Amino acid sequence: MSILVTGGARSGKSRFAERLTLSLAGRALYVATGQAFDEEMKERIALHQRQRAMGGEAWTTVEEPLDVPGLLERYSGKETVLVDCLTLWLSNVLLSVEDAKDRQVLVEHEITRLEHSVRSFQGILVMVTNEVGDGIVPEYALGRLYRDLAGRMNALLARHCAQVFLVTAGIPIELKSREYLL
Ligand SMILES: Nc1nc2c(ncn2[C@@H]2O[C@H](COP(=O)(O)OP(=O)(O)OP(=O)(O)O)[C@@H](O)[C@H]2O)c(=O)[nH]1
Repeated sequence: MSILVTGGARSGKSRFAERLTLSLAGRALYVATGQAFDEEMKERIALHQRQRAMGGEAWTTVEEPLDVPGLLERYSGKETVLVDCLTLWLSNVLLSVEDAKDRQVLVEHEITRLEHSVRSFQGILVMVTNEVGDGIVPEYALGRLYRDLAGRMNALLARHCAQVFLVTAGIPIELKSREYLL
């Protein structure tokens, strides 16, 4: 069963997704897509690591900025997985393509790979993503491409998820309930 947790920056979506995951399984694999490029991000990551450590032995952390589809295939049927977060994964993939003319096609191919790995995942999979398109229209073409790809990725994944939450001001709102599938 896959669950998608979306929301804006600092909405509390990571904390909610962590609590939700541990309410469904005692132990889980935390897949971090974030990369510590600067001091601010290093501090944020350290804070997340300290918070997870407070949960005792519940979490095993794996850092995977790019090959999230491959990782999901490897852990399918073996572990409960929380991926935090898919929009950072998407920007890592987008920025890893140097040639601008190939960018959209290659990133769309990766989103399709992700979609397949989510659909075939066996077990509990919780994914965190961001509501990127809620802000102002980005000034640059790359920003607009990112916004559009993120919106499409979220909609595609939400279709395959049994449950979808929007977290806003720390409050989770169930957008798609499990009964929806019945
Ligand atoms: N590399 C790495 N990244 C981590 C680790 N733990 C958390 N992160 C990253 O930290 C990011 C989430 O942190 P924040 O930027 O504080 O979250 P936010 O999305 O702004 O805020 P919330 O909505 O409140 O969760 C995610 O992209 C994770 O990948 C870790 O152990 N290693």
